[in-house]
Amino acid sequence: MKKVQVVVIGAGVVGMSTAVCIAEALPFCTVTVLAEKFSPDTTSDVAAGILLPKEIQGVPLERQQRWFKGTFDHLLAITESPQTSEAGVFMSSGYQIFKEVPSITKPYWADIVFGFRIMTDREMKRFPNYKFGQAITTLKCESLRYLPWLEKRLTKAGGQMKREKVTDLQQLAHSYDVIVNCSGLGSRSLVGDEQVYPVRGQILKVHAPWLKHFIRVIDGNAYIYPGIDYVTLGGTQQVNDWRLEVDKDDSKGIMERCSKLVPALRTAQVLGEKVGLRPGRSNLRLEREWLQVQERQVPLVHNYGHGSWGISLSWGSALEALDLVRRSLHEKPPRARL
Ligand SMILES: Cc1cc2nc3c(=O)[nH]c(=O)nc-3n(C[C@H](O)[C@H](O)[C@H](O)COP(=O)(O)OP(=O)(O)OC[C@H]3O[C@@H](n4cnc5c(N)ncnc54)[C@H](O)[C@@H]3O)c2cc1C
Ligand SMILES: O=C([O-])CC(=O)C(=O)O
Repeated sequence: MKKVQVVVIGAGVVGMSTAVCIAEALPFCTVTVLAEKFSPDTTSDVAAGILLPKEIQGVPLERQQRWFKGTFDHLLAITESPQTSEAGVFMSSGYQIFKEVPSITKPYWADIVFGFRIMTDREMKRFPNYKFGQAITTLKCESLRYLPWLEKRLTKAGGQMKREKVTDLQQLAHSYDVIVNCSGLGSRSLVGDEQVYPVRGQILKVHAPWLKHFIRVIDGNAYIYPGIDYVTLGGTQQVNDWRLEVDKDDSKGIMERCSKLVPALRTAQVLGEKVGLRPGRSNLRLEREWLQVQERQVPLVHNYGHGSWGISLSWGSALEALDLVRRSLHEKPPRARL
């Protein structure tokens, strides 16, 4: 029987997760990932990879909980398998601290991570400029290992990858039965979505193997995430800034802010500096539309716009995209517009 041809555009964490979900769940499909860039050159490769989302306004909390829990449970299972080191996924504990007590002290994800609690007064003494804090045990997923691991998993499920910049979805629809758009910031030009914009982020990679506990300031302008090969220091969030080159003043600012939290970082050796453009959007786009291609109607599923939390929501949103693909194969398209 002829297989259903599915194309996924994008090989960041969202595209690779979506491709693997489809290839493994729907064996009657052949999945092809088309992307201009693969790991280690995507935005996802720059991410620290901590699982710690922020509430997205306008999206029902149960839906956000599903995306986060789907991701957490999937990655947790990896940490319990022999694959954990190759996949770059591990448990990570730390603090999120606030200058003022927030109006919501228990976020929607508090019961999904492990051991969520409010920090004690004794713990807060370490941070005299902060009034409130949360102690969290969550997961960290490092894309530089995780994406190549997903690529292998996709190949094992019969999928394939090709380097190609897609500019015309109509043209693509001649060769595929289903199109899944996971092009992140690329959606701005690919589907003309002006609601997607770059949020530039710069990080430092430093040698500080003695540091084991993460610290994040709630505004995201200072964070310290211990990882497998280095500690990630961040961050910046520069809206509508397309610069991909490293800004030395940003690096200086990051080091200053982080070493206020952990003074010993001041002398840590800097191993690298990286910049990524987050796919900013007021809420992420996860929906299906039908593309009219001559007399055919081709399902087009969108899964992009994850902003600062693409790793945290990757597998859960991929599962919802899979569901949209599955339903598209069973539903009749609306009447063709001839
Ligand atoms: C400094 C920094 C730190 C971060 N830290 C975290 C963190 O700790 N936790 C967390 O959850 N998130 C974090 N993020 C956010 C996370 O990196 C993003 O949300 C995530 O990478 C988005 O994934 P994506 O797959 O949608 O996009 P990308 O990784 O940008 O992938 C997009 C893909 O689409 C391809 N593409 C685009 N247009 C086209 C086209 N026309 N044709 C073909 N291919 C195309 C690209 O080549 C690429 O393969 C961080 C981001 C930054 C910048
Ligand atoms: O804010 C953080 O802790 C890390 C992150 O997601 C980002 O920089 O986008």
